[in-house]
Amino acid sequence: MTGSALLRTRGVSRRYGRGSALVRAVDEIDLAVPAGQTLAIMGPSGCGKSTLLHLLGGLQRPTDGEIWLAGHRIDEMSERALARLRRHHIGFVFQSFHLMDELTAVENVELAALLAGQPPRRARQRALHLLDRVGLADRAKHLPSALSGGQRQRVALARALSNEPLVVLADEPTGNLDSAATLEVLRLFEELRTAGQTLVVVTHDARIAAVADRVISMRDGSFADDSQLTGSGSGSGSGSGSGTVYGGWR
Ligand SMILES: Nc1ncnc2c1ncn2[C@@H]1O[C@H](COP(=O)(O)OP(=O)(O)OP(=O)(O)O)[C@@H](O)[C@H]1O
Repeated sequence: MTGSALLRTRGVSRRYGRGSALVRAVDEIDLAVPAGQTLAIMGPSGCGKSTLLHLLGGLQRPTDGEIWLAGHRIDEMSERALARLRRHHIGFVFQSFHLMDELTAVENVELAALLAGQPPRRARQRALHLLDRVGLADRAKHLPSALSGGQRQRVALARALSNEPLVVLADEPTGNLDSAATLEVLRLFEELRTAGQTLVVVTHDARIAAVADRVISMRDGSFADDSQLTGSGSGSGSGSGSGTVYGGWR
């Protein structure tokens, strides 16, 4: 029914409004993301990239179609089950970081690990380990307000990994960053790709697309080009993935 893909959609649509005001933000999309694949979704403003990412992460519900993650149909789940799925199995990274201002870097990461059910001692150890992995061991006790944009996004990435997610979903992760900070995040994405982390990233940045296994271009709610099918795009095109093992990220 769901095939072997980790993440799959079948005829998924999200429409807003009706009549002459109808917007087909996402229009009958079929997508299969194998475990371990790094997928970049690109396209002009308003073509439906963020909406698709939100559907994949159970942050929004489709108006039609099916969404499957690891063999579970998520579009039919209760709100409670969806919240649990997000806490335990999905890592989110947003353009505006969404860190808690009153918590330190390590507390932000630790909180997500605690919410995913890790015991306090392990959650703290994991948070410190992940901050070290993103090069911020010496900033663990800093509040977000004392960090640069690039450092905040690296904390957000550590937080996204705190629950050992099946998939990381990133929405314009470098949209608010300068060039140097973008390169730092890019390096981390490359490490994640090498470690076999499944990653779907919405981006306008061709440098991120260039390190992805697969690049999909969207237009008006549909896929206009898929490098996995056409061999086009800037990704390396392996697309086969290497499982959900994190290697050095564990
Ligand atoms: N809550 C909403 N109500 C009505 N229309 C919406 C809503 N959210 C999004 N849309 C419309 O859906 C379409 C897709 O929006 P979406 O944010 O997914 O695009 P995007 O490709 O991510 O754009 P950008 O690159 O500018 O972030 C747009 O036409 C947008 O105006």
